[in-house]
Amino acid sequence: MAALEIRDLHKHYDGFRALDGANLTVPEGSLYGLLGPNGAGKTTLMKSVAGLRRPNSGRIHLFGRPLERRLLTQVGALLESPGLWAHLDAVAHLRIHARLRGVPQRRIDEVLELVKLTEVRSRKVAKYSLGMRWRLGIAIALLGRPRLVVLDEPMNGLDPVGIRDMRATLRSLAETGTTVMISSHQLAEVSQVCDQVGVLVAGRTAYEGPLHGLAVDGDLEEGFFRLLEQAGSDVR
Ligand SMILES: Nc1ncnc2c1ncn2[C@@H]1O[C@H](COP(=O)(O)OP(=O)(O)OP(=O)(O)O)[C@@H](O)[C@H]1O
Repeated sequence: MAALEIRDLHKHYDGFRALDGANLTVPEGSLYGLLGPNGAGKTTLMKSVAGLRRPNSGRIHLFGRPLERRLLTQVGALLESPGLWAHLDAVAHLRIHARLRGVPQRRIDEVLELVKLTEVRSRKVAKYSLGMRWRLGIAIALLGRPRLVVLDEPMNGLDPVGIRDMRATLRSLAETGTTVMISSHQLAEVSQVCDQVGVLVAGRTAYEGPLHGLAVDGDLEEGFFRLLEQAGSDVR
């Protein structure tokens, strides 16, 4: 069964077609990369999956069922920089969110371990790197044991160590059976962690399938750029 199935999704902003018939199938248990240039509609698509945007038309199915409010507890999302308090540590953040959402406090240790923040759990967020802040945001999103996690540009602005740690976090999430979808405009960011990719250009799906299927003559980057050029000129 697919974790997420999107069919012919349209979202217009004042007549501008941010999503213009997007189609995606995210296999359950996959680490899925949503690629596309700036403005391709990646954030709009992820917000639609998280229930934060209402598409004009099309279908979103989550684990085989039409997406509705009741199912949103199965989606954990981090779509912009996490809202954190600088003077609080990670545990305090997680306690607050766990209480608000009726999640048992013992889950806090599990999510800290998943995002590799156990050692710094009592350090104030003011002293966290950007990558650690993002990982705390992911830990908060994981509290309710979502089956699908959607992360918008989780590597954005991270230094090489931050990128390495984020990759490790994404892999350990996938190892627990959670389906993970990340977006990026950089092929390099997804090519090291994602097994499946979808490429959006101007709100439409230009490619979907295994990462290696993007390659032209064995060259992934060349294939990706050719696809963007081809899909971009089709749109114009
Ligand atoms: N609330 C909004 N009102 C009007 N236009 C919007 C709104 N949100 C997004 N758009 C437009 O829709 C298009 C798609 O935006 P979106 O943020 O979904 O793309 P993206 O692929 O995530 O881009 P980026 O990589 O730059 O974040 C863009 O042209 C953007 O300007």
